[in-house]
Amino acid sequence: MSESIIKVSGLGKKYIISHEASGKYTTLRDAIGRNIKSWIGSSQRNVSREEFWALRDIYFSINRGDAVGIVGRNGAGKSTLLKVLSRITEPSHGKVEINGRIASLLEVGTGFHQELTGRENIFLNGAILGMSRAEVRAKFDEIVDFSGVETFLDTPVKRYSSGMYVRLAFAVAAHLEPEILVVDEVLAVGDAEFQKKCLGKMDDVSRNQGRTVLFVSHNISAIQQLCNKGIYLERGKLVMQGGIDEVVDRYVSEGTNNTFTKEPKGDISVTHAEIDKRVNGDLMTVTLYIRSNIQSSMPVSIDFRFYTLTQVPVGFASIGTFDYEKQVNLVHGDNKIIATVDVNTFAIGNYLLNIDVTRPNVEYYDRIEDHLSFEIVKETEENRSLQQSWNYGSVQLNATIKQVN
Ligand SMILES: Nc1ncnc2c1ncn2[C@@H]1O[C@H](COP(=O)(O)OP(=O)(O)OP(=O)(O)O)[C@@H](O)[C@H]1O
Repeated sequence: MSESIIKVSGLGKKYIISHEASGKYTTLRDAIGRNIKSWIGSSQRNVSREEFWALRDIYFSINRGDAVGIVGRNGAGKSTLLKVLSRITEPSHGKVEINGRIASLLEVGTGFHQELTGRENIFLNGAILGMSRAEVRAKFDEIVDFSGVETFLDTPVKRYSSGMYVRLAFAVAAHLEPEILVVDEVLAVGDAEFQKKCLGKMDDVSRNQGRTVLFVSHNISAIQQLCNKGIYLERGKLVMQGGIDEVVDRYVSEGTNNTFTKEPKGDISVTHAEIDKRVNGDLMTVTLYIRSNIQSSMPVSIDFRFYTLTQVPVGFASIGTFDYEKQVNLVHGDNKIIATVDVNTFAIGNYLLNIDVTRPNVEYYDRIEDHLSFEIVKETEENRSLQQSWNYGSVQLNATIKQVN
């Protein structure tokens, strides 16, 4: 039976935000006309304070050995949750029970002491995790190897570049055998190769060593690759906890719609896009408003990239990329374009559509990414009861049969 290693009940985290009230710049001369006393009072207390709940009424539990991805939009409370779990900040309400040693990698190198060298910080962190010097020594070479900062081991970490810092911090957190490893978005600091290495190590920690990993990232495919469970936060509330695929599906579909509008930016930009919400046939209509600030007319290609809700690429269609004759000639000012895409080969289900406006091999003008979604239904009288009840994959294949008895 799986055993709960983290249990959170009724958790709330409140911040007090200070606003500077208007009237801050009231001059003395203005004030003399009024009551001097109240002016002195207001100049001292012109800052109003407001309570803000970054997390509210959160309940969940995590089992030993789970790798949990925490998703949510900017400001949803993901980092705050990890800080509370790592005891960097106190909850304002509720209870957090943790039955294991926790190592956190939040905001680059939490737990590192600036004045100490890399070597000293490795031992310090080991001690914080309750390890003996001999235990840390046994892990030391592995940590140094992984981090690649060997030549700087005896330099205070305050002199490290941010890349070196995060390499060592990750190596320490992942190798010092915590029972729970908490990692917040820090991988964004390292280069692609290091990111891959970190993901591999986190996978090893959770899958092979059976330890628990909590991971916050905006990189959904990294989350899916690494995690088996998910937690979805929105504006400080828990929307859903469950298997990672279900959680990511819900998160992605709630952030998308069949229309998208944005401010024009750059030479050529899509200001509005609209696609069919449900496609019950072969053809989907895509309407685009494209603003061109280029004086002369400009031929562009429009590419449609289709993905599952979990960001697996499914298909590609293009106007103009493979055949320049078919490019769209944009005029200076606003252009309205209506395209039709044959989506007959898609299986029923929900999909994402990303749209690129480009001059192939020359320039990317604009891109609509992770905003548009639609549903393929293929509904008929007979099959209505089948809709949504199966997982049909992403591609509809045709089969023929010949009975030969
Ligand atoms: N020390 C603080 N004082 C006041 N408000 C804070 C503090 N820390 C965070 N907040 C607020 O709490 C909310 C949640 O922030 P948090 O950083 O946890 O979100 P997040 O989901 O990690 O966002 P992102 O994806 O942008 O990193 C935000 O509105 C943020 O402005």
